[in-house]
Amino acid sequence: MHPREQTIFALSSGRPPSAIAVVRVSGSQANQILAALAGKLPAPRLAGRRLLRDVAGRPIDDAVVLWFPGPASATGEDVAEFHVHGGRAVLSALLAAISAIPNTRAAEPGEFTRRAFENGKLDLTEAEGLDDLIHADTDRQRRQALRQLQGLLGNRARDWRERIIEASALIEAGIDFSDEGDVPAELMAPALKMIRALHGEITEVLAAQGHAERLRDGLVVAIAGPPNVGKSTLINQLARREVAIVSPHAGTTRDVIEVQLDLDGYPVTVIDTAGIRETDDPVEQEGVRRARARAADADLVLWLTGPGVDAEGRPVGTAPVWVVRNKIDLGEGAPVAEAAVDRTFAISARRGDGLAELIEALVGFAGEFFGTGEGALVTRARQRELLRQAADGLQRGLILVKDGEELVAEELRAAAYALGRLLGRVDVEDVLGAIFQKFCIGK
Ligand SMILES: Nc1nc2c(c(=O)[nH]1)N(C=O)[C@@H](CNc1ccc(C(=O)N[C@@H](CCC(=O)O)C(=O)O)cc1)CN2
Ligand SMILES: Nc1nc2c(ncn2[C@@H]2O[C@H](COP(=O)(O)OP(=O)(O)OP(=O)(O)O)[C@@H](O)[C@H]2O)c(=O)[nH]1
Ligand SMILES: [Mg+2]
Repeated sequence: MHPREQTIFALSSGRPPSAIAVVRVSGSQANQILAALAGKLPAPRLAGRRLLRDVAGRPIDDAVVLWFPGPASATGEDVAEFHVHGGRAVLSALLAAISAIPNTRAAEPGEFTRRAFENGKLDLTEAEGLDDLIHADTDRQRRQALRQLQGLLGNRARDWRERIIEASALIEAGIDFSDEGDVPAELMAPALKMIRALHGEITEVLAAQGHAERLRDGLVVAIAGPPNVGKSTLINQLARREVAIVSPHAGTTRDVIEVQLDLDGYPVTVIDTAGIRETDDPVEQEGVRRARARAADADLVLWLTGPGVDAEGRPVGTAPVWVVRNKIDLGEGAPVAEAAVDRTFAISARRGDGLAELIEALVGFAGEFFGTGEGALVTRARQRELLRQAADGLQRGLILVKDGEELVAEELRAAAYALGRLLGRVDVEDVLGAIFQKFCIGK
């Protein structure tokens, strides 16, 4: 039997041991597997409690099972689910019993989703939303992913694609019916009106996205500055745990230390770096090199200073730099040179003074960086590039009107093709394979 026709199974819940584990089975053998292990099938989509037994009749576990006959299932195929106790031995006995049935095999990463996609349950943007939802760590990531899973981008793209095809049909009809190849104005005018409207709608969606794509990875904030000013103390405060070593010796931190924070639903990676100074120690030199490199790549730099330390030496790059004067509990530090500094703060990382204001400002920065989010439909470079191709095709179509309707029709075909790829309708096997492989096993 071809691998595509085999029945697939996987542990769809987290790593064992867990209280309950869910094993999903999808394919033509699902019915037989469920009957072999659980006996009588429960009514479709209703939970049933069964003692599961292996082929030799030995008990495996006291379980809850579900039966979703296709095509009204998550994958569109027959689906069976085993909700068992999530111990390693239970799972290995269950998976062994399932794989003993012919024409079954362990699912590859993303293969359930792939089958749902092949069976028209999801388009490619919805599948991408599903993958993002599984990986969402913060509330805003979750909301963005859910919008995509629900088809907000996919539905728009389907509508655009249909309207492009309608506009092409008008033009092609005109080309076919006219002797000279001159499309009559009563066909051409409405077609051009549609193209202009479509171009406007697609460019509007592209413009509204801001950094929404970055919501998947998060914003990177680098804490940098001279040695001993309290950078590691600050990251520990932000993380609310001792992620970095703090000591009164200058040159304590050498490696880059990262923590993932959830700031009001925004994903933010904060990095602590080695104090930047001239040094003869080769290990510290490497730390300083890494500190400079990471600060240069960050979306925002918090440049820490302390009493008697001025804000000189801070990076001048593309990212905004906030000067954070630390250790205010020891008295006023050197006045900050205001020029070329985006914002300044005064804190005591040790005592906590000023941290609430700093965090509030970070949330505000994240909000501006990602945009309000609720309007953004595009979450990946793949989607953005294909929408851009569609918009460019429409625009070229409008420009080429004077050079002949054939050329316009050609550009419309390219635009519709780009949207088809966005939805996953026209892609070749390896493109789809590359996308689904990155998904989780059991999804
Ligand atoms: N136990 C369990 N929980 C789960 C899932 C699952 O597969 N199993 N899901 C897995 O993704 C998610 C829920 N998504 C689902 C999506 C579609 C269908 C489904 O049966 N769809 C049919 C019937 C639709 C209906 O009646 O509403 C269909 O689309 O035809 C089920 C779950 C999250 N929770
Ligand atoms: N009084 C006071 N001391 C602080 C404050 N923040 C940090 N310190 C102290 O300053 C010293 C250096 O702190 P660290 O957090 O290790 O400084 P760092 O900038 O990470 O230093 P390097 O890793 O060496 O670059 C430690 O003794 C901290 O306890 C503060 O707000 N007030
Ligand atoms: Mg440090």
